[in-house]
Amino acid sequence: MSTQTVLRYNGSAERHFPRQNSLSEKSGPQPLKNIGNVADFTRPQKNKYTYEVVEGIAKWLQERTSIKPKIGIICGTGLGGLTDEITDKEEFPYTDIPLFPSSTVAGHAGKLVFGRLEDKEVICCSGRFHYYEGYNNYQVTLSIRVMKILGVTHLVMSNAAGGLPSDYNVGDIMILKDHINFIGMAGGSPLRGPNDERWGERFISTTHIYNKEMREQAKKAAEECGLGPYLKEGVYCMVGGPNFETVAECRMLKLLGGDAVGMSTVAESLVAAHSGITVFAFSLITNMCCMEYDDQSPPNHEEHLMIGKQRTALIQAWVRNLVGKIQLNQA
Ligand SMILES: O=P(O)(O)O[C@@H]1C[C@H](O)[C@@H](CO)O1
Ligand code: HPA
Repeated sequence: MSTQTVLRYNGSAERHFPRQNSLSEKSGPQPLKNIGNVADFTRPQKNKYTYEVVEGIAKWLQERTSIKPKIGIICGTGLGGLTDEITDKEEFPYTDIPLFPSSTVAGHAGKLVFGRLEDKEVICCSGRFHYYEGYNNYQVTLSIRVMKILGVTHLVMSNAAGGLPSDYNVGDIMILKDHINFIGMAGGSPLRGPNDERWGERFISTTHIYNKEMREQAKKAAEECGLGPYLKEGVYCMVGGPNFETVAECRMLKLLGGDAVGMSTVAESLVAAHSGITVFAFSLITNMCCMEYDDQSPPNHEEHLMIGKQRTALIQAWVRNLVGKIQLNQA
């Protein structure tokens, strides 16, 4: 399009849609009415979940439960059935907990469950918060910091993910050995912003973020539960979502060394590791990523929920067995 054409078009648009209330028609900056607190727009985003606020939330929970959890569990899409294994349950819907976000995704029940698993005191998030829901990283990782104040030392997390290598199958379980944090590498780390040393150090190493001892225990537990044939270990790629990936994106993720792709977990892992919590995470492979343009089975959320249901019993038995193996003084 030539410059001349553009100018002609602008002229005609102006004729058809005359500007109303144009700021340029009056001199000086124009006030905007009814926009709320100006500071909300003009200052860097603050983490409103300060240490003291998180302490307040934890205290609210402590006043209502006798359970003193050392193990935290976070259930991914369709994996909320894990709470069925918990005994002596005390449940708190997220909507009842002061200052807690609420779950907006199908397959995420939206409650905190305290109780016992294999005779150990646990806290389980049945439903997590995702960046794509519109939550910021402070909201996504709030439950981890609440767990820390409550005394959690070990974290077990699950998620639904798409498989990248050709030797993965739908229904496989992939233990996270490592991750690629696409949001974090682009500046969206949950540890960005002023660092409160009460949580942890400014700069942390992530070389051993997924605890080796727990991974080995999980492999042993998988053999004992009959999950061995479905077990893989690999690299989880965290993307923002909520759209699934294009063919070119899937090919890129595979080329970069990814084994599975999903929209969660990594921010929680980082915040947990930052505060010294031992982290274990696994993905249920709910679909294979589309690596070819003529692929006729693109991923969809309903299918992920269904695969979750099919694997529920096996995964529940496995996680229970793993929790039983955790030595609570192990680092
Ligand atoms: O919470 P997870 O990571 O299991 O959720 C994944 C990503 C999307 O929320 C959803 C896609 O089906 O599953
Ligand atoms: O293919 C996927 N991509 C991203 N997130 C997912 N969660 C389940 N499957 C997928």
